[in-house]
Amino acid sequence: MLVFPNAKLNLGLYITGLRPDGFRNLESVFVPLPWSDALEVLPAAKGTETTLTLTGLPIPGEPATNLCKKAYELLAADFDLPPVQMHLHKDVPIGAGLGGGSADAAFALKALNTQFKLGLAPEQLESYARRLGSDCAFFIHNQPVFAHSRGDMFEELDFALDLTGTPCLVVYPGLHISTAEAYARVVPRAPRHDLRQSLREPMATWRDTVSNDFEEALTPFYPVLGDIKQQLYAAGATYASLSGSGSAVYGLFPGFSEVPDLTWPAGYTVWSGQL
Ligand SMILES: C[C@@](CO)(OP(=O)(O)O)[C@H](O)COP(=O)(O)OP(=O)(O)OC[C@H]1O[C@@H](n2ccc(N)nc2=O)[C@H](O)[C@@H]1O
Ligand SMILES: Nc1ncnc2c1ncn2[C@@H]1O[C@H](COP(=O)(O)OP(=O)(O)O)[C@@H](O)[C@H]1O
Repeated sequence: MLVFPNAKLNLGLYITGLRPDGFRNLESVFVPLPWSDALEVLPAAKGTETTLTLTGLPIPGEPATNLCKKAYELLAADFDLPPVQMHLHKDVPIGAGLGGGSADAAFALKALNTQFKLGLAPEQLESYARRLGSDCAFFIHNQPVFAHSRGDMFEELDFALDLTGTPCLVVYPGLHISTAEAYARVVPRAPRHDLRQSLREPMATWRDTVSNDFEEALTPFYPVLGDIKQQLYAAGATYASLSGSGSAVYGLFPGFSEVPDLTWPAGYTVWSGQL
């Protein structure tokens, strides 16, 4: 079975409090981004071990600690799963605020559920995904949604947020900011705006009413984040922001027939397409 784990963008992100479990409560709207890895899951010979082979971008850590392997082990603890051969081709930058690893884990759960007819409902898959990471569960349903708590509980949007077809440019400057470091730099506070109320308004208003708390906290330490954002606005973006804990910065270009062709420094990875 071959699946294509897509990434995500955060539309607004407010870190609102510290939880007893040491995690933070947050509010954000997660939106799928069609920048994808490729994951193949094939049955392996009886009596063999489950294996994971990797191509594409190098992933820190041993294959045994990869989130795809952890997803298999999670289900194998509850179901009599045969061994499988998994192959992951990595194209989404790692630790970029795009949820790449989390998506791989969630798509591994969905692929195994289908391949071996486990009969798990989406809610059950979301429960397994929550055990693999805070933004894994989003990728089970994989539709725009309001996320809260650890970023792993969802409320359907009660308004039309139709970004389908919107030209989008994602710029990753090759700067790895660990999620833990990013969270440590943000002081939780009440959101300055009601995110869902802001997103009901025209996109042209979002520049002043939809923000990412990580961006405000990290930009003084990593000025390149602000430089990229300004370049996207100068190129005509209606809205631009850091995604998640970064360091990927995205721009939305509604009304453009295609994304402007800009030049970026060596070492940057750029994705352009339509949401
Ligand atoms: C920041 C966000 C926002 O969408 O996305 P990315 O920027 O990673 O894409 C997510 O919260 C990332 O989720 P994920 O990458 O799964 O984080 P986890 O592995 O669960 O946690 C990594 C570390 O981040 C911190 N953490 C994460 C989530 C949360 N709600 N509060 C936290 O304090 C904790 O220190 C935790 O040990
Ligand atoms: N399949 C995977 N793809 C990417 N990162 C993975 C994977 N499995 C484990 N990881 C680990 O997860 C972390 C990055 O997770 P990722 O979701 O890509 O970050 P972000 O959500 O910031 O984009 C890295 O520390 C990486 O070593």
